[in-house]
Amino acid sequence: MKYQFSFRNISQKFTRPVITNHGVWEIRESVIIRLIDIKGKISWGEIAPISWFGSETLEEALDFCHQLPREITSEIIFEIILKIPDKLPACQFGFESALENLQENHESLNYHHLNFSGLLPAGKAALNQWQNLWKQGYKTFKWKIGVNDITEELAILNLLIDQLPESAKLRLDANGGLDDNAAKLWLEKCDNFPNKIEFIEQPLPVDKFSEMLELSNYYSTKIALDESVATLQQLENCYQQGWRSIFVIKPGIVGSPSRLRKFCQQHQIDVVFSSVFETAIGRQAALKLAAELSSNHRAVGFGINHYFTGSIPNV
Ligand SMILES: O=C(O)CCC(=O)c1ccccc1C(=O)O
Ligand SMILES: [Mg+2]
Repeated sequence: MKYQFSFRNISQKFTRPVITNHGVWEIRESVIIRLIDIKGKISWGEIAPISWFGSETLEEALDFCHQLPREITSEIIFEIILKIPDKLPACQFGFESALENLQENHESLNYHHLNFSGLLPAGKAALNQWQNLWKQGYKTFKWKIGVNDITEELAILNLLIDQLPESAKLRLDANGGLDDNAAKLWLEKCDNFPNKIEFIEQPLPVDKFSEMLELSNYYSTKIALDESVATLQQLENCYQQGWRSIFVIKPGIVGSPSRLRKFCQQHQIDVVFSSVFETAIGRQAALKLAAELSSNHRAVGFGINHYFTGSIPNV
């Protein structure tokens, strides 16, 4: 008896383009995979790479899917899936979570205890968007910085801090787009609002690890690594090199879920789980890991402002 494997490339338009330091992102493409086991049980998985973030490209993911047989014997399916190379981390996540879904008897996973962080648009649009999210129950917001001129952004931050309710928390995400001076200006500014700013995410580029370590020791505002820990290998490296502040983990591109579990169980890290703008398929698998492995109070970064237009296409 054999497992059936199929896959499809899908593409969805963001309701509002996502603007980061890397540019404007309008369409999310991913690969939906389907496994059918010997009893006819169907399971889905999603491969949602972000190559500018350090994962494989969509083409590499599709190439990997193309070279797999459409029928896989039960003897070798685990071998294939557990041996996907580390250079294909989004594939590792998609296939391993699809296989896990097949092995589970019921999907009664409860992640309703998680707090969610809402994603604000970059620039001054944030000023008239947070209210919507607040009404929906979000208490933590994330705002992209390093997109416009720093003077302008610092002025918007002042307004945002004035406007936000007392109990609201704000995260700033620079996507590695600051230089040393700008990072210091932002951190100095944030140190004035210790009860408002939860952390600054990835202030400097990935190759500036020791500089970020230094900044995290000097300023009281916390720094969260994101691009620097995009994959498990990078996560393990940064931990070995002494990072003990916050780690952002994006299950969708970090790699093998079982290896991620092992890492999080071995090391008590301060972690924030975050989306890669996946569809409901990848989101469910990622939130399952977040619910299992979040050892702290931090809101998960699965905001809603990136909802896609239309419904998920048939696969
Ligand atoms: O969904 C969310 O709320 C946050 C997700 C997010 O910001 C993100 C999503 C895709 C790629 C990069 C990033 C990022 O954190 O930089
Ligand atoms: Mg980030």
